[in-house]
Amino acid sequence: HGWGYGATNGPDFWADNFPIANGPRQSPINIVPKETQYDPSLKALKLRYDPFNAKGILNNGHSFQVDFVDDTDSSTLTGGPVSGTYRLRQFHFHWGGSDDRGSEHTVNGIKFPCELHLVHWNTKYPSFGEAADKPDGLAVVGVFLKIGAANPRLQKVLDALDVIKNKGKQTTFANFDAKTLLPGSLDYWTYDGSLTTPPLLESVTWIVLKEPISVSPAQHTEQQRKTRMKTTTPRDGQVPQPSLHWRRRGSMLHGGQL
Ligand SMILES: NS(=O)(=O)c1nccs1
Ligand SMILES: [Zn+2]
Repeated sequence: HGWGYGATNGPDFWADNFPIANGPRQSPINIVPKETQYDPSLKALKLRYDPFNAKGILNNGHSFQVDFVDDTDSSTLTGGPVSGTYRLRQFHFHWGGSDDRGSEHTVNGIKFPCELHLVHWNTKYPSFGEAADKPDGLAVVGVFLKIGAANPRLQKVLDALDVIKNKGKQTTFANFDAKTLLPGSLDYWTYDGSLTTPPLLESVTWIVLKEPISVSPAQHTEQQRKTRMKTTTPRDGQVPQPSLHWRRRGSMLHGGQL
């Protein structure tokens, strides 16, 4: 039986088949804003997404993901902590079983009910598959979801879940603008980490946005009812991660508090 989130195949067992789980740059981590360093050399994050690239939505058994056509540079991530151009490949969510947990990264030990990951690959490599195991191969934008007002842009994704209830199911998901899932501010923390699910490759430049987006309790319940998603929070005994940097768009604050 493959990896999962159960009592016998969960994150504590992943190292058996994926020894990199005990590697030096494993994700997720706990973000402690007071310990992050401001890095004035960091640029503003630039995300340009073309709704036309949205292809389908798939239940892969661990999450549901929206896949994008990535054969051109029409949906890209540039700027921020990366050099070069990264193409949007897919986005997916990590939900918890209740409102008090679900996100993978935590802030001051706080878990959010959900975390959105937008996965991009470095076009210096010929494909996602080639980029996935390179130290600068991937860039994932993490967005926390907090319980609050209903999020109409999220609703389109939740409505699609009806037809992909079981693992392996997929359906077309066209003309979706991923930009509508982003918060107003693109201020971010960044660090070098890994995929948070097997194969846990240490190829991800993490870009975690500071501002969460909202999801209503009803929307969270609706998602729960339609899918049973599990998540990973920072694994105990994880090696301390490098310090984080953050950038305030526009005004160059030096040493300013958050
Ligand atoms: N959760 S994640 O974005 O780090 C990821 N894991 C596997 C493919 S993408
Ligand atoms: Zn993820």
